[in-house]
Amino acid sequence: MAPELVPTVTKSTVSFTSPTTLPPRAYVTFLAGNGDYVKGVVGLAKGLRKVKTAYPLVVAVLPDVPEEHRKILKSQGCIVREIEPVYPPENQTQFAMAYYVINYSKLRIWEFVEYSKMIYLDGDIQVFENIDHLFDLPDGHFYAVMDCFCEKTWSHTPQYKVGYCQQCPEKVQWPTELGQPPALYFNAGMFVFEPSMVTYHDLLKRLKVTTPTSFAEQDFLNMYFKDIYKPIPLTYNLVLAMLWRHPENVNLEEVKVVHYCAAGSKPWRYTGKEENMQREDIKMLVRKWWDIYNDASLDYKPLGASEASVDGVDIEPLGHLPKVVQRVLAAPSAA
Ligand SMILES: O=c1ccn([C@@H]2O[C@H](COP(=O)(O)OP(=O)(O)O)[C@@H](O)[C@H]2O)c(=O)[nH]1
Ligand SMILES: OC[C@H]1O[C@H](O[C@@H]2[C@@H](O)[C@H](O)[C@@H](O)[C@H](O)[C@@H]2O)[C@H](O)[C@@H](O)[C@H]1O
Ligand SMILES: [Mn+2]
Repeated sequence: MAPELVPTVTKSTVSFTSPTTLPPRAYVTFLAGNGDYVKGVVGLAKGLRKVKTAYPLVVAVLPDVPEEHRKILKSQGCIVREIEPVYPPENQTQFAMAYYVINYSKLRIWEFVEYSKMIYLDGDIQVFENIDHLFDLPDGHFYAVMDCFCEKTWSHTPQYKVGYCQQCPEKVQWPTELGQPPALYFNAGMFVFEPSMVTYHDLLKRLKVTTPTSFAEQDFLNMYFKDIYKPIPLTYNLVLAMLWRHPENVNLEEVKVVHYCAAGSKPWRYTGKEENMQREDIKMLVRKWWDIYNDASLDYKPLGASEASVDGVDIEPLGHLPKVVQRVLAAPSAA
C-alpha cells in the first residue's frame, strides 16, 4: 500500500511528498538450494533489524529454494525475489569449492534497478553495527573489502606460492620477475554497488567469453570492476582468516561486519572441529551470531499479523542453539 501522502504547500503550488522519503536503497543477499543457508539469511535479517537499518533486505532466491523457506524469509520481513541461475561457460576449471558454480547467479542482482544503490551481503555474514552510511558513498565506484591470499584455498595461485599477500605487501615483496603485483582484489561476500540494466547485460555478455577460474564469480567481479574498485576498511567485512593470518590488521572492537567464510565457521553448522575453530575469538563470534538468531524479540512483527504462523506455516525459530554447539562453545579452549 502506498504511504499516505501529505500535502505540503510551496509558494502558490501544492506538492505531495511522502512523509518518509527514503531513497530507493536496499540490502540484498543470495540464497540457493533447500539446505541450511536459509538460517544464515534469517540471522542476517534479524541482525540488520537489531542495528536498526532504515532499508529492507531483498533475498534473491534460485528456483530450488522451497516455498517453506520463502515463507520463513517473508515472515522475517524479507523481500523475496526469484532469479534464474547464471552458469559460466562450459569449462574444466576446478572451482576452489565445487558449489561455487552457483555463485555466478549473484550477477542477477544488477537487474534490481528499482533500487539506486544496494549493499550485497553473503548469507554467512552478520552485521553487528549499523552500516547504512555506506549507501552515501559517492556513485560510480564498486566498494568492497580486500581479501587475503594466505588460506589453502589460494594454494593454486602464484601469490600463495611466493608467500605474497596484499594484506601485508611489505612482508614478502612481489618478485619483479613476475611482473606487476596482482591488482587489489576484493572478497565478493560484501560489496556496495549500483544496479543497472546496462551493466547487467554487459556482465552476462562478458561472462560468456570469460574462462571460469577457481573463485568463480568473485574472480569475475574483480576482473570486471577492477578500474572502479575502491577498497573499504576490513571492519565492513571481516574475512575470519584475517584473525590468524593478519591479526595485526584486525581490531575486533571496531569490526562492524563479520563474514563466517573460514572452513567450519558457519555458525549454524559449527562443531568446533576444524582448524582454528577452537579459538576464543571464533567461539565468541559464533556465540554472538547465535544470540541474534535465537533472539525472538528481533523477529519481524508486522502490525496485526499473528506471530504464530504465516498462512498456517508455523514460524518456529529455525533452530535453538544445538546441543553440539552449546557443548563446544562452553568447552574451555584447547588452544
Ligand atoms: O548452498 C549454498 C551455497 C551458497 N549460498 C549463497 O552463496 C553465498 C556464497 O557462498 P559461501 O558464503 O558459502 O562462500 P564463502 O564466502 O564461504 O566462500 C552464501 O553466503 C549464500 O548466500 C547458498 O545460498 N546456498
Ligand atoms: O564463489 C567464490 C566465493 O569466494 C569468496 O570466498 C572465499 C574467498 O574469500 C577466499 O579468499 C577465502 O580464502 C575463502 O575461505 C572464501 O570462501 C566469497 O566470500 C564468496 O562470497 C564467493 O564469492
Ligand atoms: Mn560467504
